[in-house]
This record gives sequence, C-alpha cells and structure tokens, in this order.
Amino acid sequence: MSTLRLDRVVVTAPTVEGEITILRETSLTLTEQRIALVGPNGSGKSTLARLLNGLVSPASGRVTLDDLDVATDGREVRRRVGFMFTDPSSQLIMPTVVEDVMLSLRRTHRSARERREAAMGVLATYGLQGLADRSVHALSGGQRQLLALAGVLACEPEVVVADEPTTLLDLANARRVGDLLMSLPQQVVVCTHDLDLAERCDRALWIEDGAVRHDGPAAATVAAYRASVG
Ligand SMILES: Nc1ncnc2c1ncn2[C@@H]1O[C@H](COP(=O)(O)OP(=O)(O)OP(=O)(O)O)[C@@H](O)[C@H]1O
Repeated sequence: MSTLRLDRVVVTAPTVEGEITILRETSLTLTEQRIALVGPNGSGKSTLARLLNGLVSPASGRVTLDDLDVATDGREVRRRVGFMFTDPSSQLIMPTVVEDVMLSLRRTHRSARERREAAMGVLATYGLQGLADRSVHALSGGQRQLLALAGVLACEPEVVVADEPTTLLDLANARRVGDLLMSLPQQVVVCTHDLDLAERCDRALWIEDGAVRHDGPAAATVAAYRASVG
C-alpha cells in the first residue's frame, strides 16, 4: 500500500467574516488498505479527503504520497490518486457511457480504437457493457455512480478517494457500490455517513469540528462515534 501522510497540515478558507480554519493542525500517516472518514456534516471530512490529491491546498504543512509532495508533484499524485465525487454528474462529461470511459483513458491509450476496446473491457469488468452506447443522462443514480467509479478505476490509480459515494443511492445500489469499493485491490479512503460501510474498513477516523477526534480500528471508532450520537 502507499503511504499517505499529512504533516502538520492546516486548511483555512476566506469568508466574508475573515479567514476561518476548516482543518486544524493535523498529522497523520495512512497506510491501511481501507480507511473511513466519519463525522457530522461540515466537520472537515471532504476537506481532508480533497487534500490527498491536491483538490484542496493546505495553508501550512505538507501532504505527501510516498515520496511525492502533493504541492509540487500534483500531476503525478493525481495520476496515482483517483477521486470519486458524491455527485457523479460532476465527473461524467461525455455524451455516452463508453465515450466517458474512453475520455478517462486518453493519456494511456493513443488510438481511438484501442481506447474503445479498453473502455469496453472496463465496462465489462463492472457489469456495465450493456449500457455502452446509452446517454450518461439516461442512467440511474446507481449506474451513474458505478460508471464514475469505473472511469476512475480505468486509470489504474494506486489509491481511490471516494467522497460519500453511496449517499445518493438506494439501499441496493449503495450496497453494490460499497461492495465494489471494499473489494478493490487498491488503497481506498472513503468519507461516509454509512457507518456499516465504515465498519468494514481497517481503520476509521472520526472527524469533528475540523480535527481528528478518534482514530483507530474501524469497529472502535464507529462504536465511539455511534455512542456520541446516542
Ligand atoms: N472553500 C470553502 N470556503 C469556506 N468554507 C468552506 C470551504 N470549504 C469547506 N468549508 C467549510 O468547512 C467545513 C468543513 O467542510 P467539509 O466539506 O470538509 O465537511 P464534511 O465533513 O465533508 O461535511 P459533509 O458531511 O456535510 O459533506 C464546513 O463548515 C464548510 O462549510
């Protein structure tokens, strides 16, 4: 597994009332295969997740992936760390399903024919081949989320960061996407309000008020978080 490290990272944001701190000074070393970030709305989970591939930059401190610094090696880090957004519409760009996966493969497969073949292979892997020529707008929420994940996985990242990947899905599709994430050979960091999904991880961090409040084996962190909610 890769080593994701936050070294005394602080994140701030400008607001009309002045600068606010959205992640207090945090140091972490993440080496486990499956890591969950749990905590209430607005606690800082997405901010922490976004730091991992440079979608958010720290005001101070350093974020690294193995020997790469996210601030200076952003391009390489983004190649290795795939990011899946809560709302798949924000990452599905092309008109049809297969074209969307082909877009993900533009850097690794030069010819259109190779790209199409590889994209069909990716779709088959995730049981989406029957939808290849369907408009991305005609997919169900679950199909769209799976397609977004397939697009991320097509680039063969070492790490997948998923920000509330099951929030918009019904029970069956949430389970399908959750099962897929938990079966990936990659390292997975997932922000989630789905505590059953969090419990399936190796480690969980409970984030509250811009800080890590509890960090440990997923079962222990989730139990502590559940107890706090009552
Ligand atoms: N660019 C920004 N400018 C101002 N405030 C921000 C910015 N980004 C995040 N915040 C604030 O920082 C806090 C943490 O946001 P973040 O999205 O990380 O929380 P979260 O734990 O992922 O929440 P949720 O569970 O609702 O998705 C929130 O109060 C949010 O409003």
